[in-house]
Amino acid sequence: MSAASPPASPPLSPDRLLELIGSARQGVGIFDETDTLVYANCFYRELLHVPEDGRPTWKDILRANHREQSGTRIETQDFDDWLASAASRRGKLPFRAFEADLHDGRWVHVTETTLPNGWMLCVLTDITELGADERTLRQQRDLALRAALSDPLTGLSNRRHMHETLATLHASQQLHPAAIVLLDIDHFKRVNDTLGHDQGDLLLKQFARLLQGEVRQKDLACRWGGEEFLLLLRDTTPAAAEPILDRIFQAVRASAPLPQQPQFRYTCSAGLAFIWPEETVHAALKRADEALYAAKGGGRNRWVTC
Ligand SMILES: Nc1nc2c(ncn2[C@@H]2O[C@H](COP(=O)(O)OP(=O)(O)OP(=O)(O)O)[C@@H](O)[C@H]2O)c(=O)[nH]1
Repeated sequence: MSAASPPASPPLSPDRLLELIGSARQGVGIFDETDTLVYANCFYRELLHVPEDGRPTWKDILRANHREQSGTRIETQDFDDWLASAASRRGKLPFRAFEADLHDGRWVHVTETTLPNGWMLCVLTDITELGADERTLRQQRDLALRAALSDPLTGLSNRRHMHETLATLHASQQLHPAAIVLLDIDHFKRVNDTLGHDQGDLLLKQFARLLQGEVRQKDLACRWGGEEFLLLLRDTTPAAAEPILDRIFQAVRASAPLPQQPQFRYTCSAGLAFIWPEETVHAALKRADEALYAAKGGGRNRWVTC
């Protein structure tokens, strides 16, 4: 008599999966493409002090943590600058990992897995007991990595971060369709010359903040150099890019970025190029540069597509 084969286990149901993740002693959070928390298990909510039925955005969570001195410890003189800088690095690559410390003394390892559609899985592992001796070293490494990818004045991503992101997305064939926009503040030199370098720096910071606020989570805004900024708008067709640029240009014209000079207004110019599947990123950047040049030559305060 042959032995009966063991009964096949039932397929994994979504309920069972949720039950397992819900019980995990790792924090699991899922964010949608607007960076709103759509699922968090108990441990995630405990670590980051997220109310049980709340659906905050990632920014809401960090704002509350900073305000209430709970959850993630954030050491900064200017929280809004810190948040804008952190947002400029979040969700840009398919995967990243870093460490964070919490107000209650715990230390967590954080991984972020991001799909091309912008949804993100965050997993927090409590590593308080692990390798405490090397913690400072690892924290310094994370800070150095962050600094290497950020522009020190504006906190926005820097040129290197943009190059790395473009190369990673290109290599994994996740770049198309995408638009790149090279923006340049008009007559910026006059601001330095007439109002002083400090006010020039402040204008750069305000422009960076405005750009960061106008792009989506999956896009990338960087300071390309001097008074030039580059946007990578992902999943963006020519028809979709125009309203985005309209919005940015209107926001720039409407803004009063220098509190000491309440009457001061400014404009910018931009070159827009779409990255075609058959061309190199370098070629698309060159077209954006040519388009910007044409926008300046055409009288500024406009954008040109090339
Ligand atoms: N305050 C400040 N100025 C900077 C910084 N980086 C570059 N600049 C200045 O930006 C100015 C750019 O001037 P130009 O390239 O002549 O351009 P522009 O005056 O904006 O004129 P158009 O681009 O032709 O409209 C130069 O004077 C640079 O010194 C910075 O970090 N801070």
